This record gives sequence, C-alpha cells and structure tokens, in this order.
Amino acid sequence: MTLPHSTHQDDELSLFESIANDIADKGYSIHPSALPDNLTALLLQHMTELPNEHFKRAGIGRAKDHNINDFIRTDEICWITTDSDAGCAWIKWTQSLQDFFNRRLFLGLSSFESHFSHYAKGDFYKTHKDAFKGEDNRVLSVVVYLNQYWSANDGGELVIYNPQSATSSTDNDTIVVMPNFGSIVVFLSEEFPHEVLPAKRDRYSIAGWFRLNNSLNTDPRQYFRTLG
Ligand SMILES: O=C(O)CCC(=O)C(=O)O
Ligand SMILES: [Fe+2]
Repeated sequence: MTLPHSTHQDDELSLFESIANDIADKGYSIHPSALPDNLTALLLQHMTELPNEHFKRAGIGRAKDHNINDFIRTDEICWITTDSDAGCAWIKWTQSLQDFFNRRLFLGLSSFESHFSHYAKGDFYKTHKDAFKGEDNRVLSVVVYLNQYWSANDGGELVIYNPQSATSSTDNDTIVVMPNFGSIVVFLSEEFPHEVLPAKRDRYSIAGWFRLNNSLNTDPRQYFRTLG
C-alpha cells in the first residue's frame, strides 16, 4: 500500500496550526528550519544582493520619537515591499499566516509590516519589547533567520525572557534561539522582552509585526489567557 504524500499545503497547514496552538498556550512559538527552503533561499539571495544604500541604521521608537541609539541597537534594516519576487513571496506567506491566525484565534489582525535586518560583526540589539500596552497596535512579532551554517561560536542568538521576571541570562525561563536558516520565531509583541546578542559574523534575518486596526475598539487579545 502506498501512503499519500504530504503536500506543500499540508505542511504549511500543520506548521500554522502548531504556531497558533503555541501562541494560545504560552504566547510564543519556535520552529527550527520551518520556513520552506525555496522561500528562505530566495529571501537570502535577494537580501544579500540588495545594494548597501538600501539599508539604513535602525532606530528605536516610532514617528516623532524615532531615533538612532548606538547603545540599544546597531543593526541596519531595509523595509520589505512587493517590488521584488522575494518580497512578494514573503508577503504572500505572511498573508496566509495572518489569515490562519484570524480564522483560528479570531485575532482580527489587519496588517503586516516587516524589514530585512543585517547585523554586521559586533552588532546587537539590547533587551526591548516590540510593543507597549496601550501605545502600539503591534500584536504578534515574527522573526525568521536566513543564515546557513551558523555555529554556536558565531554569537547573535535571540534571547527571549520570561514576561514576569527581570532580565537575567541565568534565568531558567530564558529561551535562546540560534539564528539558523529557515527558523521561525513568533511571540506576543507586548509580552516578551528579548535581545539579540552581539553577532560575530554577518547575521541576516527578517523581523515583522502583525498589527490590529486602530479603529477597532474591541481588542481581541482580551480573550487570551493573561501572561503577565
Ligand atoms: O533578529 C532577531 O532575532 C530579533 C530582532 C528584533 O528583536 C527586532 O527587530 O525587534
Ligand atoms: Fe524585537
């Protein structure tokens, strides 16, 4: 008897299901080498071929409070648009994930924004949250990594801290993620302080955020178990 092959759609659905379950249970989800290989490779190729002048020093804060701060983060970013095949393929994938979250968790996510990040040797991003209660409409953070052959000596780990505890690298609840090719991390933007440790070689990633429409006066996150 031949078993039916699992299709690309089956794989995608079970990945999305697993991410959604994790988010509902514990507020974060980590999947090593889960982004489809062809998409990861396309994104890496596009990112490394982008001219240097497309990358700008990343800032912190939004709009009028936006500023560059060498003590907090030193990476360079380039916002992702549909101007390239790679950008289109990525935005299509994130749209499917957004639709899945909205169907499965009734999150009411209405938009997505994301940028490539390049951390050169020595670059870091100190502990921060991606959104602040009542101030921002970023709901879910998504990070994917594009680095082939990353080793434990290359640094650049993402460290995610327990929402309840003060930041300390000896904390038992601390999660350390290597920025390996195709790995996906998703977490509730307001809940988890996190940082990027200094990279010891070029580190390529995408950081993105699913947002809620500002005009909605009911925030569906109230239906989640409170994490903090
Ligand atoms: O690249 C990472 O591992 C995380 C980046 C990050 O936290 C951010 O850009 O807000
Ligand atoms: Fe972040």
